[in-house]
Amino acid sequence: MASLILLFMSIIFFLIIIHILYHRLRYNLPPGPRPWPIIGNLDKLNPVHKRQRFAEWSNTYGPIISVWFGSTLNVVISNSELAKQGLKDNDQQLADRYRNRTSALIFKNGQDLIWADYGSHYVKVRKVCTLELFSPKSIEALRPIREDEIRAMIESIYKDLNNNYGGGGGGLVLRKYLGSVAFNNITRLVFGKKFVSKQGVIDEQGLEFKEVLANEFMLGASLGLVEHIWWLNWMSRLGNDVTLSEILARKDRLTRSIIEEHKAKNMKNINGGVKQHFVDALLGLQEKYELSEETIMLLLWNMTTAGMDTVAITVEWAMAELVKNPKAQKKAQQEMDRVIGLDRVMIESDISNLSYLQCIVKEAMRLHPPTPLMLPHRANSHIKIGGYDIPEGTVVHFNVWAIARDPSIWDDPLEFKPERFIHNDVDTKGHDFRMLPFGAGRRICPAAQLAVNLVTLMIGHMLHHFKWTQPEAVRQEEIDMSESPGLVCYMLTPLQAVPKPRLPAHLHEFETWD
Ligand code: HEM
Repeated sequence: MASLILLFMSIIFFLIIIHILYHRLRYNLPPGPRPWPIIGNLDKLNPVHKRQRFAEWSNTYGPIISVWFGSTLNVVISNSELAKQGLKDNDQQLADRYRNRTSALIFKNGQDLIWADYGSHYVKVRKVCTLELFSPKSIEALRPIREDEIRAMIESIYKDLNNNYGGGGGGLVLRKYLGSVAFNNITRLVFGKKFVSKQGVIDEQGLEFKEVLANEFMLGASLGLVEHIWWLNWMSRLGNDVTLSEILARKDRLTRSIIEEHKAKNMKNINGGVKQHFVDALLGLQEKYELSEETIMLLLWNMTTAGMDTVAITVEWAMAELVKNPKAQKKAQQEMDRVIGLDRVMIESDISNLSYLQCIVKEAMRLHPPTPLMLPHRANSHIKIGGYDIPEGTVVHFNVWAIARDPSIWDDPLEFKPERFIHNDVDTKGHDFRMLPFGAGRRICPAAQLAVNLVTLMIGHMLHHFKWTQPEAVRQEEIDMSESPGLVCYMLTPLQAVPKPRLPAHLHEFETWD
């Protein structure tokens, strides 16, 4: 038996060496660190921050590198010129997605939007997003939800402030408030439901919702090395398949029950009252676009997962930079006082008159893109980038974190300087390859405009209502700006800050919109 296992291992080992050599000799692949048989370069990637490791390797091997995840070739692009070649010149050829085993199971092999390969299904659901869910008209129709949730956040900060920081002592943990806005905003936007009462109490369906979300993230994060080595895949199935199918069944039940509630409500309310929540919008468009129920459910969860963390992350980083840079904070507040005054609160239409605030949002997204490697693309045919071969099936990552810190295109790239955008109107929505927080090309984030509105409104409200400083016991330079590892990049240590009200008390109270 032992000799059989040994023989089997040797054959596998031999096949992998042949596979890697075949690729190396047949193609002119980008340079990169020397891979080990079987694991490739995975030993150097787990558990460190991929984006930083990729950036270090790029410093050694150049702006386009090969990295082997087991026997899968991954190419990482870390400069703006090559990003343009990938996302503009070869946009369609790189528009497939890499799905690992777990995402393939969760998203039924790409019957959703985020993990779908480029093809007729993708084109159809993308059209639904562009023309229906995220059209300027829909974004405007959903504006009251954004304004309402942000005002609720301000009220809750104000209450906790009067209550000794909610018992927290040194300052407020901003993530708690930003997370609530992100959660309530997304559940109202996507599912047309607010699971949390004005008193902050979450209902039973909301608890189930949170648990389903947390379980899915945990499962996705718990799978490491073995996911990338096809002949070890069976190991990742041990126990996980049962857990996964239980989680998926719970998610299915929950989503169906919410959809049924909406169907019943819409039946009673044929001529009006239906708002443009995604669930109602998608049910209304089901026939027109021939959407299966499965796809509708997957789209709803796509929007939930893509929109929840990214917004809260961006605002937390921006606020940390503003606490560290009181001059920039003051300049934004002076602009707001000039444009809005001190006797009303900010509304979304003020944004176009707040150019310095817009610079702050851009600078925060430059230094801290919430998805530093975007999402993995996959080549659906053989192409060339920077003179190197990218064979069909290669997984391609764009290190937008590194591109936006490239000293050859940005002055003082590690400094938070919103002023850099005053006379240099850099587009953040996929037209300028020096900065790609939302990606570019066919797979660009379809919600970019909605996200920018929400993030700008959140930061604007926080700055207009309060002056923010670090807790007394902490010096500015001690604020921990370390990054979390993972697909999305949180502050490793949640920001704590002290708010001092700037506006009259009655402007902190609000009436809810529903
Ligand atoms: C600051 C906030 C956000 C940032 C920085 C962001 C960034 C991104 C990035 C980098 C991608 C991948 C692009 C690529 O792979 O080429 C993406 C995709 C996506 N985002 Fe966003 N996003 C944000 C907010 C949102 C929100 C609020 C939603 C929905 C409500 C959303 C929905 C999506 C979807 C559905 C995709 C997949 C698009 C596709 O594969 O075609 N995002 N986003």
